[in-house]
Amino acid sequence: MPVGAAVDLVVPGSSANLGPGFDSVGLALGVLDSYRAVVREAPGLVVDLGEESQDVPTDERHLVVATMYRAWDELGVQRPEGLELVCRNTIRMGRGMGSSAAAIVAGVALASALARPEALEAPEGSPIPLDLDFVNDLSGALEGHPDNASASVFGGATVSYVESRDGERSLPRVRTVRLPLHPDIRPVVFLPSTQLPTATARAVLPATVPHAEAALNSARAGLLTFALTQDPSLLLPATTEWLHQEQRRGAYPQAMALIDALRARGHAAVVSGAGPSVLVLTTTPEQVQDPDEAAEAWQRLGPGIPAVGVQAARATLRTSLGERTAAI
Ligand SMILES: Nc1ncnc2c1ncn2[C@@H]1O[C@H](COP(=O)(O)OP(=O)(O)OP(=O)(O)O)[C@@H](O)[C@H]1O
Ligand SMILES: N[C@@H](CCO)C(=O)O
Repeated sequence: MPVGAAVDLVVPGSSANLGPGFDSVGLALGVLDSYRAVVREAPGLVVDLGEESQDVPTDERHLVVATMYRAWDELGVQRPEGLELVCRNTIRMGRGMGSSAAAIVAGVALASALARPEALEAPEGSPIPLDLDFVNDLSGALEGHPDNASASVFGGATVSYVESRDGERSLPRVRTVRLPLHPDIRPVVFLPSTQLPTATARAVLPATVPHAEAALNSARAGLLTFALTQDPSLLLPATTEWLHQEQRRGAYPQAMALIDALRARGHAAVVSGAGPSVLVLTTTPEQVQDPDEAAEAWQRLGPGIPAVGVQAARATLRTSLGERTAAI
C-alpha cells in the first residue's frame, strides 16, 4: 500500500431489531462517526481519539484498527508499516446505537478504500467507490449479526439474512435488501446515561423459544415491513415481539418502563438494538415525550434517517477531519 494513500470516511450509527426483526432489521440514524486513515512512511500506529474521546484502546486492539487489519488479510493486501487513524466519534458507545457495528463497517471500508489506487491518485476530496456487498458481508460476520452493520453500510431501513453456511466460503454470505421507507416516518431516540454491553444483553437470551411464540413473532415481522413501507398507522402492533425484549427486561428495567409507558400512550416504542436506548417510530415526533421525566435522565434525540450509509473520499489533508467529513 503506497505511502501517502489517505481516506476520509463517514459512517452513520443505527438502531436494530425494531421490535420483531431481531438480528435482521436495521435502521440508519443520522448520528455520524468520522475517520481519516493515512499510510505513513514512519513505521508504527498512531490513533488520535480527539477531545471527545471515549474509553477505547489506542493500539492494535482499537476496533477500527483491528478490523482494518482483518479486512486487509481477507483482501490479501499487506498491512502498511505506518498507519495513522484519526477518529471523531459522535455515536455513543454501549447504548444500542450501533457504535461497534459502525466502527467495524468503518474499518472494512477504510481498509478497502486505502487498497484502491484512488486513495493516492484521485484529486483530493473526490469520492472513492466502495464494494458495499463486501463491506456488508465482512462487517456482518465480524459483528456476529448483520442488522446494525447493514444499516450503516446502506443507509435507510434494511432487512438482512444469511444466505448459506455451506462451507464453500470462509464467511457466511449476508444478503441485504433496502426497504422503501414511508416518507412520514421519523425516529425519536431516548438515550440513557448508562451503558449496557451488547455481550451482556445477548448472554441473557434463552437458547430456544416456544414454537407458538416464534409464530406470533414471525407474523409481526411481516407486518413490520408493511408498516414501515406502506402504512405507519400499523407501527404499534407491528413492533410487538416475542424474541428478546421481555427476556432482557432485567438487564434494562428503566428502558422497559419507558417503553411500557410510551406504548400505553399509543407510541411504537421499542428497545434500540440490545439497549438500553429506546427508539420510537412515529409520524408525529412532537407528540413523543418522556411521560415520567423525573424517573431517569433520558436525552431525547430526533436524528433523522440518512438515505445513504458509509461513504469514503480521498482525504483533503489541508482540511481538518470535521470540516472535510461534513462535505462527504
Ligand atoms: N467507534 C468505536 N471505536 C472503537 N471501539 C468501539 C467503537 N464503538 C464500539 N467500540 C467497542 O465496542 C464496545 C461497545 O460495543 P457494544 O456492542 O457493546 O455497544 P454498541 O455497539 O454501542 O451497542 P449496540 O451493538 O447494541 O448497538 C466498546 O466498549 C468498545 O470497546
Ligand atoms: N440484534 C442485536 C443488536 C445489538 O447489536 C441484539 O439485539 O442483540
